[in-house]
Amino acid sequence: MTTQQTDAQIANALQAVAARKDVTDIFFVACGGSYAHMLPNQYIVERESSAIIGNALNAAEFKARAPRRLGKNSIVITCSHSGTTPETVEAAKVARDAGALTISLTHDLGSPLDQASEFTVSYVHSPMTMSPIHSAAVLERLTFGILKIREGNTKADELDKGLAKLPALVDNLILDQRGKMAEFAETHKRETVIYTMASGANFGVAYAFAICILQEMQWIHAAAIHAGEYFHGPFEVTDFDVPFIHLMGLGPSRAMDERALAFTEKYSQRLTVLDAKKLGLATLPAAVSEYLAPLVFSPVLRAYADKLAEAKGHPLTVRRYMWKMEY
Ligand SMILES: N[C@@H]1[C@@H](O)[C@H](O)[C@@H](COP(=O)(O)O)O[C@@H]1O
Repeated sequence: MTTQQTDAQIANALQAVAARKDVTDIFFVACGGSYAHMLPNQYIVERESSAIIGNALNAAEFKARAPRRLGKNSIVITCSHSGTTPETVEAAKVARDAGALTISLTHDLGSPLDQASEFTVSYVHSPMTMSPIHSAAVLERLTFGILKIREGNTKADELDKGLAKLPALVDNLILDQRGKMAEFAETHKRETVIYTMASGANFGVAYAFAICILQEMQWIHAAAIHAGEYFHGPFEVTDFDVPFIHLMGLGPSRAMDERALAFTEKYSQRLTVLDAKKLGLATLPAAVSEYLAPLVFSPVLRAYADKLAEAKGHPLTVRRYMWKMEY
């Protein structure tokens, strides 16, 4: 996939957004890791838009829930890396039948999801890097593109400036953190449970790491805890030997991240902290830096996962049930 192709596909989809009479809702619909990428976009719409409602939903939930607001004033953005996840393909069909504008992201042009959607954007897949044509970045470009067209939001240009800086920033961070990653891998390779914690734009990354990396790819018990929710139940499991991975964001929800970290620092000796403020994200355009944080955390954490898999002798590609059994 070339930058020109992805850029042209985004421009085509946005032209169709401009041609719609009204846009009142954006539904972000997918499963698993692709769904996790949607969550920062719901957050962006809620932070930035006064008139459009953004809602990120698992694809089966989207179909089951049959949102009353779904219709010709809706944009439904789906994402499926394979383009074959049945729930996501079905969701695109449901959305299109309802008259919504359907835009899909997939790595596989020609896949069932591509065929089910009016507009498709393809992207590069390289989980330990980041660029403007990675899926998570494409989603934010679409989101800010829609907000620009429909509401005159001006942050799309800031986003592009920030995205241009991410490839080098992420590459350097992964190099810089090599020692920390090796230490994390050694000290966590026999863990039976690891919790992730985040809030705001970063909750999706914490969720993806828990369900896709720890549970799916490493068979380690895990849960993503929202930092604001931590004190409303989850903190009771905290102990000196319970590991947490904290993602410290840049937005207004950072105060929640700090409150949770202050507590775990007292009672757990097994903390891994990735702090956007200390990872050079303050050099990104201030108007969008909080939204770019997940795009940095995601590849950096993937590099942590890579080292963990190596130390455990459990490749990230091994599955027991997924793609092997009926489900
Ligand atoms: N770990 C994988 C994810 O990476 C993937 O996103 C999801 C859905 O697959 P797809 O994106 O192909 O629809 O399945 C699993 O959760």
